[in-house]
Amino acid sequence: MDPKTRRVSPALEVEGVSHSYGARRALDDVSFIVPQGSFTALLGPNGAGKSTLFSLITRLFTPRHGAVRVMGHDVSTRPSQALAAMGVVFQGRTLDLDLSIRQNLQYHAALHGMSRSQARQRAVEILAGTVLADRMGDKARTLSGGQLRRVEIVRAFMHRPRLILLDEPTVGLDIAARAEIIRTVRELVAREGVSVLWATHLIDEIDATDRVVILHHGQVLAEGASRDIVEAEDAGNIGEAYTRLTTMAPARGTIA
Ligand SMILES: Nc1ncnc2c1ncn2[C@@H]1O[C@H](COP(=O)(O)OP(=O)(O)OP(=O)(O)O)[C@@H](O)[C@H]1O
Repeated sequence: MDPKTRRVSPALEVEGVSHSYGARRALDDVSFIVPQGSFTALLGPNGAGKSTLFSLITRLFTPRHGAVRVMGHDVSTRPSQALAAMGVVFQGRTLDLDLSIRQNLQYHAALHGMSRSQARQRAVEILAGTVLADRMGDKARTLSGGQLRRVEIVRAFMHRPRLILLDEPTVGLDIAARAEIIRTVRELVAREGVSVLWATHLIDEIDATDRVVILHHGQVLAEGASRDIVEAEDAGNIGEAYTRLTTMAPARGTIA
């Protein structure tokens, strides 16, 4: 094939994915893409299926129906390549509180085959100019909730992934810490040119320039540029568009 006409793989491609817990259908034929270089918000209320989707993308669960591809690598048939290309920030805290920030970052880097000096260099590069740069030797348990989250985000970037997944990264943080997290991620994304899937139920975390996938009761109701969804729904903003799209569905969750 002529390389010029070869299709550029999306950073993430979810195709016809369904998942059930016993009789409970959590995801129903879900398809969407995260184009390379995009910041895509996965917007849905509690119980929409966001965490289930993350478990399938990261291979905690095996997709039985449908396919998930990361940078063109199928997570079922080419898991090493797919996993190497992604960085993940899960909803729950995953740092070892008894290790220093540096040790937490080095441990993760080692799992991805990076040497200690590579890890040290990379950590300095990512943390340059931030308050955390001076706290590399501090135990994780001495950090605030917002700072712990920022270390987890930095850790997800350590091995230079092309796709970053964040599952409701601002849950439990105050307004100032939330703003700081969003700023940190957007800055890193702009600097490193990575693609992002940001799961949230908070409308105010979405910019007009973001792409949005609206997930409701395990189904994708809309996908596209935020402003295109707003326009298609003849709405004033993405919150209004969300309400219009979900009005017909029985309410099982809430959106802020
Ligand atoms: N381990 C499980 N066993 C049974 N049902 C589950 C399990 N995990 C999730 N579910 C159900 O699957 C559906 C989707 O849940 P999921 O956690 O993926 O949604 P979510 O959008 O991430 O919500 P939240 O923001 O609350 O985490 C919900 O109805 C939930 O009750």
